[in-house]
Amino acid sequence: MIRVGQGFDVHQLVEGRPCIIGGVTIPYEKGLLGHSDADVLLHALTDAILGALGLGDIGRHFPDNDPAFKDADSLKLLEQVWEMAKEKGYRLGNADCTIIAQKPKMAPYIPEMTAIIAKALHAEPEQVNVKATTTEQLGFTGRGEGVAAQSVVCLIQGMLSS
Ligand SMILES: Nc1ccn([C@@H]2O[C@H](COP(=O)(O)O)[C@@H](O)[C@H]2O)c(=O)n1
Ligand SMILES: C[C@@]1(CO)OP(=O)(O)OP(=O)(O)OC[C@H]1O
Repeated sequence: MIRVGQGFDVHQLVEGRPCIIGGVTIPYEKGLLGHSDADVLLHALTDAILGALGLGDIGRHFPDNDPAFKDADSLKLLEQVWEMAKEKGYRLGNADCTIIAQKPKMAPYIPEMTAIIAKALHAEPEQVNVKATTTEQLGFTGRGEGVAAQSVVCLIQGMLSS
């Protein structure tokens, strides 16, 4: 069986917070605001996996009013969700992710993000694609007020016949 899921998330960019995206701490004058570490890319990916599994969304599993998730490491949350996928017998087909941000420049950090995500999903880096786009200075991302991310995953259960 093949299942697909998609996820989307947004976090505000503010001063005095670290800028953690895809598990990488990016040097930047602002960071992402959230109850957790606000890793917008990992949240979108986690939601995509939960969507593929038919298990709702990240807030259902890790509520944003639960002190247990204050400053939570989103990579750990992703790993927990991946355990759910594994328990149901799924492996990753592929994941495709887009970061939507005017700044900072993501390109230098994308190989590390890809490696971190592939490791968390027990997959090869070739199965994970991370890309970035600006919105040409339009909208809240274009004004640098926030960062958005979206993700699509394909999960495979059992053997595929050729
Ligand atoms: N925050 C970002 C945004 C974009 N990139 C890279 O720049 C390329 C051009 O972006 P456009 O929005 O003008 O199409 C894009 O393809 C990314 O490779 C980036 O690194 N960080
Ligand atoms: C993981 C959580 C936990 O508080 O992180 P937040 O930083 O609140 O981020 P958001 O994407 O708004 O919702 C997901 C939450 O469940």
